[in-house]
Amino acid sequence: MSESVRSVAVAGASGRLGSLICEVVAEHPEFSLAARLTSRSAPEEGAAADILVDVTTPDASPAIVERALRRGQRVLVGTSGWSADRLATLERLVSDVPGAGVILVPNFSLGSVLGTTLAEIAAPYFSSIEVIEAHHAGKIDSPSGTAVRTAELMAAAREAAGAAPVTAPFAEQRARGELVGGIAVHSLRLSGVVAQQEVRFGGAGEVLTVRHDTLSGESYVAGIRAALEAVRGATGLTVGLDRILGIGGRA
Ligand SMILES: NC(=O)C1=CN([C@@H]2O[C@H](COP(=O)(O)OP(=O)(O)OC[C@H]3O[C@@H](n4cnc5c(N)ncnc54)[C@H](OP(=O)(O)O)[C@@H]3O)[C@@H](O)[C@H]2O)C=CC1
Ligand SMILES: O=C(O)C1=N[C@H](C(=O)O)C[C@H](O)C1
Repeated sequence: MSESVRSVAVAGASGRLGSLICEVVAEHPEFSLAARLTSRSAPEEGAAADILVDVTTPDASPAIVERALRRGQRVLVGTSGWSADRLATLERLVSDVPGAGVILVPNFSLGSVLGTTLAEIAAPYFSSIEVIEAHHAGKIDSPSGTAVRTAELMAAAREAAGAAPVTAPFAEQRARGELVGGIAVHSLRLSGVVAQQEVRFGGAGEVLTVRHDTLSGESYVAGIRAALEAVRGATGLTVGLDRILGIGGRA
């Protein structure tokens, strides 16, 4: 085996996304699949791999990521649930561990990442914004990680532009969604759906909709490859496929 081939352990390998990542790793000439980890794996399994990929659950992910970083592995995270608060904790951990490198990708699909970037651009210009996301019935978390990231980026874009927050709190009205960064997010879980997101912007006499549909796991493959290639030399914390691909001038 060539010296430049990096070994990869995948946590969540028995899952929908994890099994796809195992296929991508196995087919990539510069990576080898060292371990397929599940909820039954012992903590030390996969410790010898150069890279740990975490695609498990929002509850399990933080401890898996911390353990891998502390033992010197590069880490690629695709698991949802990494809100701004959790990212702040991860950032502190990364700065505590010399040479640590972690890339967190809320969505590996190019179209989804472009949709989020377009929503971020539009956010300061409309007085009302709501997010509607739909996923397959097997998804255990809500709102989706992509919706949380999109809402947080839109809220930050509004703040940076000096635009007022979009929505007054409506804690008593549960049908109005969950507020993320002051923006209402509505989650649907439906058999037959893979993943969809719509961001609806309301302004004076007009509505703009930014919509993305994931039709199959094929949409994640190019992003997974790009993230694996980037994580080999990663240092610090990088969030988003947009940073890896330089979308919107961000790298
Ligand atoms: N970034 C992206 O583009 C995408 C992200 N996702 C996210 O990836 C995550 C996984 O999604 P999906 O593959 O659909 O989920 P699945 O339920 O299909 O798979 C979950 C995997 O995690 C493992 N697991 C569960 N609990 C633990 C634990 N405590 N320790 C270690 N492993 C554990 C399961 O193992 P076992 O079989 O033993 O239960 C299984 O392998 C979710 O957070 C989802 O939102 C999904 C698709 C795209
Ligand atoms: O669970 C899923 O399927 C997905 N999860 C991610 C999320 O929570 O945003 C990414 C994608 O939407 C698919």
